[in-house]
Amino acid sequence: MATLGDHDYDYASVVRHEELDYRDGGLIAGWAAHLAGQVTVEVGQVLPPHSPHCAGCGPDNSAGLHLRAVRTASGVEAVHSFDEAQVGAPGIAHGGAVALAFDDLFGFSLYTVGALAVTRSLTVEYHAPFLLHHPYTFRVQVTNRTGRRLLLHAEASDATGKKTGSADATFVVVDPGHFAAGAEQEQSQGQ
Ligand SMILES: CCCCCCCC(=O)SCCNC(=O)CCNC(=O)[C@H](O)C(C)(C)COP(=O)(O)OP(=O)(O)OC[C@H]1O[C@@H](n2cnc3c(N)ncnc32)[C@H](O)[C@@H]1OP(=O)(O)O
Repeated sequence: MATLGDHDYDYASVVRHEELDYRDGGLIAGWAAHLAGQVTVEVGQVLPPHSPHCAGCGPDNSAGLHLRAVRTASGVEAVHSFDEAQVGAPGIAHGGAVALAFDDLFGFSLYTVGALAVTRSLTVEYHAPFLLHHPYTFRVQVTNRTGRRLLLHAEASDATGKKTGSADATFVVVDPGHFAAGAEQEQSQGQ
């Protein structure tokens, strides 16, 4: 058991990819079912990665961030330390890597919506440098839904609670067919 922000959580409770039902239609069908609430995700539970090789959260991507997002009552949270693989200026995380973290965690907050959606726009404010090897807490929530359009907001803070970044995004709800071309390409390449 560990503490993340205001929440205790247990990594053993993570929903594993193999527990999702991908038999009928593969990964995206599994994701859609999961986001639609057919698999219960409790507050405090670590959420499954978007895909095994996702650049933000995939455990099998050696160049990825390996984010671990936890479901909270209002959205999701993650604590993350950037390392040399994401360096920009010496000792400081690259802004693009910080944007990746925000975007990926926005994707996790879809659990509170129960629908598949993708990023249409993303704005990041860098309030202070994200130092390598320092833990930052990211908190993300969906603030509004109008039709297919979702507005999302996130904040990141350092261990003292000082705000180091914030982000706003518009996501647009899509059906599973949105991912078909990418999935077909991956299959044809034998991945
Ligand atoms: C499974 C989840 C994984 C999450 C991983 C982390 C997040 C990601 O990395 S996602 C990958 C990056 N994003 C993408 O690849 C998306 C690429 N873009 C697209 O495919 C399309 O532009 C897409 C699907 C977003 C929208 O296209 P389309 O379906 O034609 O929508 P469109 O009709 O233009 O607009 C839909 C709605 O959004 C609104 N909208 C579109 N753009 C904006 C915008 N910039 N701001 C506000 N609203 C907007 C429209 O007004 C419309 O609203 P309404 O339904 O109320 O009329």
